[in-house]
Amino acid sequence: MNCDPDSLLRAEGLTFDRQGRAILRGVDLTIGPGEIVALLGANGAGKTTLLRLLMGFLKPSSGRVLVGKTALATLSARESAQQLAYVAQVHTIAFPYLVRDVVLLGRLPRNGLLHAPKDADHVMAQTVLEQLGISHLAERPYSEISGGERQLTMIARALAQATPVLIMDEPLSGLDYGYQIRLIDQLEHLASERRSLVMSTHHPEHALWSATRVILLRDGMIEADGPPEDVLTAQAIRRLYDVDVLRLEGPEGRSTFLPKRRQRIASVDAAE
Ligand SMILES: Nc1ncnc2c1ncn2[C@@H]1O[C@H](COP(=O)(O)OP(=O)(O)OP(=O)(O)O)[C@@H](O)[C@H]1O
Repeated sequence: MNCDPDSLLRAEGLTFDRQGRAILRGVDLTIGPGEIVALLGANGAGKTTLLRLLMGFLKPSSGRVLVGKTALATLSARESAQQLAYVAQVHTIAFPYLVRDVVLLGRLPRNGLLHAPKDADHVMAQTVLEQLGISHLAERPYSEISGGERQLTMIARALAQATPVLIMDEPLSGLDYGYQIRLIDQLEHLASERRSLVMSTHHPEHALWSATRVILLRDGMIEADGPPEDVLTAQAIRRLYDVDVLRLEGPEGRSTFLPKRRQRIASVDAAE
């Protein structure tokens, strides 16, 4: 088997079946250091399933995941949590921990359950809270903050884990515009430190703004995998989401999408 020595995370022939239905089919991918990989696909395409397989939360029906050269399935929960951090799409914590304590939970895989956080852990928690612009929430109960603030808290917890690979399921959803852009800045900073980021998103613009690579998932299979400017064409968006868009090229080599105008509704036109 050829193994890319520079790969942090690798999926080989991942298949996942549920109730006799193929949800993922033969997914191969390799994530290298410093990559920001955006995963796009329609509702139900299999994005969350793929991310959960990459985390080892689900067991593939066939195929495997490698972390470096080690099969993920052979790592203990603590070992894998030292390599991979995850931000889920939905957040439920039963107890009213303070936000700072939730973030400190990210240090557990390094310290173990029986050890109180050290000074360095408190410094790390404070640093990530500041990086994400939520240090003002530190002493608030997690159960009493907003949905977007919870999302940022869970991202802070994952950052505090300081893993080489960060996997996030729609991390930008629910964040206001400012937090979205600041988070993208942070992700670019992490990638510049050769950490790898994989995130699903429903916004092709997020991928165009931040990703170094885009993977399109369709019916459980990878349809395209490559640089955003090559993969995210108007045709690809049409195929994926059944909508017509224009891709506008902006300054600094950046582009964005604009929906094409649809036929106006006849009754509206008639009323004018
Ligand atoms: N526990 C489950 N049992 C059976 N089928 C499931 C289960 N979880 C997900 N599925 C199915 O697997 C398919 C992929 O779901 P998944 O959540 O991975 O999609 P997704 O691309 O993340 O969707 P979304 O964008 O809506 O979050 C869907 O058809 C879904 O109905």
